[in-house]
Amino acid sequence: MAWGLGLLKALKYKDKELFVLDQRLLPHRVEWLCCTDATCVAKVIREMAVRGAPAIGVAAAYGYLLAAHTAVVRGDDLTVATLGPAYRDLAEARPTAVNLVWALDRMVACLRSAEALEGGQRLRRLIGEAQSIEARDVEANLAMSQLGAGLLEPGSERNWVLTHCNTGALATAGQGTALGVVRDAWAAGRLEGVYVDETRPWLQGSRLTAWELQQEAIPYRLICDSAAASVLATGRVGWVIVGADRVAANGDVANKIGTYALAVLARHHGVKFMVVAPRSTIDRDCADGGAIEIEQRSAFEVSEIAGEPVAPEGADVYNPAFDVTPAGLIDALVTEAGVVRHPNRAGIARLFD
Ligand SMILES: CSC[C@@H](O)[C@@H](O)C(=O)COP(=O)(O)O
Repeated sequence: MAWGLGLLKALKYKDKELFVLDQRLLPHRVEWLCCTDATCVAKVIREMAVRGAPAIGVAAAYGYLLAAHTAVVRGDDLTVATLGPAYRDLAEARPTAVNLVWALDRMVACLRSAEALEGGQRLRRLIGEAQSIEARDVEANLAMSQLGAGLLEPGSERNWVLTHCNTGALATAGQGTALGVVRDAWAAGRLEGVYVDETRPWLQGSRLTAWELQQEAIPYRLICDSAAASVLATGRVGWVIVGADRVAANGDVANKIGTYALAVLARHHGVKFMVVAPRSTIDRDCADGGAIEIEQRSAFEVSEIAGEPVAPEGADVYNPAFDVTPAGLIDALVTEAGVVRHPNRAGIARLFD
């Protein structure tokens, strides 16, 4: 299914400018930021004006391209070494989503392979590569959406799904990963509605996913995260469907904090658990979930809501942005290259054959 209204995009690149829809302000304010250099792109990734693993990968690729434009304006030679500081700045913006470094490494490989060409041609190669990273994500979203929707049984009494965080158009270059599956399942009549976790503390579920579903006229019910157990106990939910920020070589999955709890709950209630992620989210160099760096974010995300304190001043806060779901709790990993049932090392390796 094509992205319905054709309106929502997290990023737009045009003529040496990257426009970023500021997701910190949604859903009540729709404002675009404009970046003309890599420092700005690193900042908007770090501060989560743009977020979601595939979207920050695409943003980083365009950030690298902006660094190349800056180098050309300065009269610097366009080489991997010249762009090294921009690479590092972008790569360090957020540590958990591997798509960021994956996209940057593709840009570096592209530049390296063009070293024998003159400067203008190198730049054109980089433009093409950033555009191809974006286009590849759009295609991957469409393929995953179809494959994932196909796993939902038509006519099942358990025809609701539950999702966490935001995995839609705002988190990707296309129609989304887990939310893309939701869209295609809804279009195919395999779904009655979606329970949306609010996703504390940043509220990606209530602010972004509910907003996207509303625009697509897909029925949803917003729940606070702690309601998930009782929702799953009703027997209405067939699948929990989530995205991923990094999938280890053994199938362990890092995703938004609270995902692991949902996987445990799903297993307890006989609900199936689906992870939807493009191959750019799979880190084959990462042996298992224990090796994934988990981003720790500001205490204020927990101790305040919309700038208002909701905890005693000076409260000691632990705020990991992600957790790791062991592969053994996952029923299906959906990628653009196919579905891996009960993901394990061999199944994941086959996706790259
Ligand atoms: C297609 S998005 C998959 C994940 O990136 C998503 O579930 C998630 O955890 C996003 O976290 P965020 O901190 O909002 O960048």
